Amino acid sequence: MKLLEGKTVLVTGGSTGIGRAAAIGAAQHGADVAINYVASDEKAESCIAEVEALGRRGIAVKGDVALPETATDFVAKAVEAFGKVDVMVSNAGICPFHAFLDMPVETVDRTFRVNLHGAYYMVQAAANQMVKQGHGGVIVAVSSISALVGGEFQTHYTPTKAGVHSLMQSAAIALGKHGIRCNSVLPGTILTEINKDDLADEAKRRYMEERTPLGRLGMPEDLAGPIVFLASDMAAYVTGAALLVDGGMFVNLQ
Ligand SMILES: NC(=O)C1=CN([C@@H]2O[C@H](COP(=O)(O)OP(=O)(O)OC[C@H]3O[C@@H](n4cnc5c(N)ncnc54)[C@H](O)[C@@H]3O)[C@@H](O)[C@H]2O)C=CC1
Ligand SMILES: C[C@H](O)[C@@H]1OC(=O)[C@H](O)[C@@H]1O
Repeated sequence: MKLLEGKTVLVTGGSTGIGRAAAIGAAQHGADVAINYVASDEKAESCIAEVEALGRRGIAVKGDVALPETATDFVAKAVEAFGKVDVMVSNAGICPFHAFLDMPVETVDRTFRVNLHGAYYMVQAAANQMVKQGHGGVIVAVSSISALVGGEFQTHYTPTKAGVHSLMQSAAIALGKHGIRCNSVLPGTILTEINKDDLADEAKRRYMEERTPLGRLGMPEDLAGPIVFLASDMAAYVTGAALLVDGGMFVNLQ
């Protein structure tokens, strides 16, 4: 069964990792897909080629989500290409691991600007388009298990993920009257570029695996199903919710 037939799905940070898996997952479920990306043109093009190989339309729009104009430009280009926006997956993020006491102010500012300001601008731009269209819509934000727990080298990062989770709660209230649902997914530890260096530490990686009741770390594709589900009518009465996708890591205290 295709859950997103005829829908237009936008994904930020869509050329790699979880965003890419979400973009491909949406296309597998019948959606046309627009991805935002900031780095490699080649990776963005290969993602769109995968979308097109599934028989769907795709576009890639370059831009830094930390800038408000990137959000309005992304939404405008998606509307130009596909006529509407049904789903926004706000996913782009960074996590430059660093100790707390000597955290550079630039690292704090950049992490907040990309992860939290970027999500805010994207959600707001998509919501304005959805309200204009008048037939509702869905926003799924990629928060994190880090919205609920801390990290010694993530003191600048975990507050942004708690912020994204909170943004979805408030947006769910602000946008419910327009038929727009807002939810977050909270991934655990997923093997992507963002944590490649951190998990190169064998002992840390083994610890994270052993903390996970399902016995393995996550893959980007593990997020595709939960994101597609929340974006679909299967979740028609779900808003303001947060879905942990962590192999059970969070509940495994002792
Ligand atoms: N990998 C993990 O264990 C977890 C990841 N997350 C979140 O998942 C999201 C996706 O990350 P991953 O797929 O893991 O890593 P990733 O590094 O593959 O993906 C992040 C994407 O965001 C893009 N991006 C970074 N800065 C950007 C900017 N200024 N403008 C536009 N795009 C930008 C990157 O180019 C990249 O494509 C992030 O928000 C991250 O915080 C949440 C929980 C766990
Ligand atoms: C990047 C980290 O490995 C990852 O990011 C998160 O949000 C998770 O909590 C992990 O720490």
